[in-house]
Amino acid sequence: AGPPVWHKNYPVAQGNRQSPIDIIPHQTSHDPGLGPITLNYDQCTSINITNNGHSVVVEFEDPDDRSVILGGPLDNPYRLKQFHFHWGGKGCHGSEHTVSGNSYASELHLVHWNAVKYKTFGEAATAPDGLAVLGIFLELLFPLQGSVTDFKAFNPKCLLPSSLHYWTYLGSLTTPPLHESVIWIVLKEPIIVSEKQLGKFRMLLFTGEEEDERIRMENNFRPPQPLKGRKVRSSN
Ligand SMILES: NS(=O)(=O)c1ccc(B(O)O)cc1
Ligand SMILES: [Zn+2]
Repeated sequence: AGPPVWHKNYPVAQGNRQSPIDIIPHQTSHDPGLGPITLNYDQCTSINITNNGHSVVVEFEDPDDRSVILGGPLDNPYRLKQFHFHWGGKGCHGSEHTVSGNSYASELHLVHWNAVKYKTFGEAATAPDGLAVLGIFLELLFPLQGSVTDFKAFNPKCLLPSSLHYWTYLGSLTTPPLHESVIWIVLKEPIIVSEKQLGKFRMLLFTGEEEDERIRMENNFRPPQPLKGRKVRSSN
């Protein structure tokens, strides 16, 4: 079942660096020492796109540093492993992070791991500086009834907003196992998508074809978690 019962199997759900959070811009601390982030995705080689039962995930080959994020709060380059989305139900909001209590229609997560310090993604996923997830808000435009269109795998490079200004804080995975291993980098500027594109997500199902009742995949987002004294830093 959903977020309210996760703590029974994953006590870390009530830990001190859980994600997502509500970001309150005027309460973030501007850190002039925070440099820009750089995304080297030019040779991004996606392998597949999967409905893993709670999101749609595009996985990448990660045998070397061909697709990395570096700079900003990161001490090493972090290797792109997969990206996936969180979204809401009919028209309602579905982002995980919120900004002054406001949520967006959806949120894209580009998941990277620290291959300098750790041998595998699995090992990095349990280390406090193991993962770096880039969060990008998707804002809905023309929330009209969309028609069915085919869904092209996103190339992350073409999905980025014009500005790479960001907020950053130490957090966790937002789905079980909820490891507190993520350096979050959330871009301030959303990208704009159409209801058509977002509507495609809702065609995805939580259920497999072997199950008889078809449960629509929606509202696969965890609500904001307590800040517990953490600082959220802002790039310029
Ligand atoms: N939603 S998230 O980006 O925090 C995330 C990323 C990876 C995994 B995982 O590899 O289990 C779970 C959640
Ligand atoms: Zn996610």
